[in-house]
Amino acid sequence: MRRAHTVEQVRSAEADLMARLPEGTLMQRAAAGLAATCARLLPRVYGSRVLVLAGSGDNGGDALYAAARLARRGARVSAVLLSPEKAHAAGLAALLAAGGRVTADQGEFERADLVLDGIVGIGGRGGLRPEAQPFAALPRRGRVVAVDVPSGVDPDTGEVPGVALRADVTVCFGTYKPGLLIDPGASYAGVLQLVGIGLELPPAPVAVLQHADAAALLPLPGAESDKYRRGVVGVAAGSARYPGAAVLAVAGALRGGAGAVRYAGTAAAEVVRRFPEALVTAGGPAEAGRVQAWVVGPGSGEGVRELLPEVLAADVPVLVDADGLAELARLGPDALAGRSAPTLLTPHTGEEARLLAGAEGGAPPAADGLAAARRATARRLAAAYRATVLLKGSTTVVAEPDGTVRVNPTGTSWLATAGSGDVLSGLAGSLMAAGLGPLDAGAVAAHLHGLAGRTAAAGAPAAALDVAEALPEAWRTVRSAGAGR
Ligand SMILES: NC(=O)C1=CN([C@@H]2O[C@H](COP(=O)(O)OP(=O)(O)OC[C@H]3O[C@@H](n4cnc5c(N)ncnc54)[C@H](O)[C@@H]3O)[C@@H](O)[C@H]2O)[C@@H](O)CC1
Ligand SMILES: [K+]
Repeated sequence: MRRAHTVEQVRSAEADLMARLPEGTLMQRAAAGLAATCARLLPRVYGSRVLVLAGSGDNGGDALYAAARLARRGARVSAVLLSPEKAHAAGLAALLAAGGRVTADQGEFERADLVLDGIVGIGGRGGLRPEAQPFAALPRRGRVVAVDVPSGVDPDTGEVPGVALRADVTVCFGTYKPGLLIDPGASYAGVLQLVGIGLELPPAPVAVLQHADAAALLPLPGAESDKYRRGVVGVAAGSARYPGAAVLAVAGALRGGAGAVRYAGTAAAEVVRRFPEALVTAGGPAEAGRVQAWVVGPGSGEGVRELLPEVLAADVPVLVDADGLAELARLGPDALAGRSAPTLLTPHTGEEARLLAGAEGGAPPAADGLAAARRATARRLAAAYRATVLLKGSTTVVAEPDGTVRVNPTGTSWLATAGSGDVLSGLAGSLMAAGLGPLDAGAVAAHLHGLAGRTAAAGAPAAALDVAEALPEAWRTVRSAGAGR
């Protein structure tokens, strides 16, 4: 699991540790780890050209000390001081003593084999200041290594409120920062490298599943399993107008680990023609038989008005998607007030905006703003509806009402295709029927769905059914990384 902590948590852990260590110890640990990563990125350190962009805080200090270590190994190091009168004095002295020099020549950026972005770290707010902005637009020959955070990215939220410097590698100290995992910030961070500096941290509010974590959560059949013990998922989706949504949700549900899929709705004939293994009824959910979790809403059309309250009245986990979310936005959070089983909402930002308006009143907020602040808005929605929220997008965010967040980076923009969300709903519902809680089900579903999207697309457009059909391969990929399972 990749775990990320907020700036406030990092500062507090740093303060505790610094009180017990000689002054400067943490910065030296950070600089040593940073220099080691830089050395690995260079074909050879001796003679290579390194440029440091040093801001006014300790982030600049880290960069200057690391550069001094590279200079001592023969690198030709120059430093651009973005606020010369406020540069980290001891770091700069170390660099100069090691043979480095100060430059104001921006052309060195283009000639450098490696650039260290020490403009601003966890103390940064807002985008790059004007003096640093030109570097974001200059051509580059070498790699850019961000120190702790790519400068201009909000470390807590991943927002990029102005111009930011795109990194090839980000070396972060002590823990990952949420902004490195959540888009748009994540797309500026490149490859992440963690350097331990000995911080003792509280439980992480934000985490990213790795393959092995997803593998440990996958519901696998045991010797005693039968289809009912593996869980039965119910799908209440599709309509005369949109029968395809039913087919796609069932396609996802069949690959989610539940032992059986029941379908209830007017697309029963289409579903059973495509998937003879599905147990179908053309009636409502009450006629479907017992299930351990429901998926409601994809392609349901106007029928959702009767359907949603009926499904929500069932005392089992319910996933609400698409037309179900539009209806829930109309009803507001009270519609979920009587539920004791978990509810998982799976909006994209447009649906999220309507749900927020349904809870908070007023006009729906602009979807662009919601996409840029994904962690905060997903948490806000989860708290308002007291439900788990899976917010779809370039990084999918799953948020619990208590603020716990999982972020999924496995997706691909090829997944932005009609019907892909229906497959995800079926998959996540199936995982809930198989016994996963809504946070785990949402995170594992997003992880598998993203991998399947990559496999299905492989550089070319993929249809939603292709994504569903690539899910078994995604399971195998994940399981092969989960030692011994
Ligand atoms: N505190 C510690 O114990 C440690 C801190 N470390 C480093 O210290 C960093 C935090 O240092 P600071 O608290 O000094 O903060 P930063 O160095 O991140 O930034 C603070 C300075 O940048 C300026 N600034 C803020 N926003 C800016 C923007 N958008 N553009 C340009 N300048 C901006 C501020 O005026 C302030 O002078 C971490 O990210 C990490 O790199 C590491 O050395 C590990 C130990
Ligand atoms: K930085």
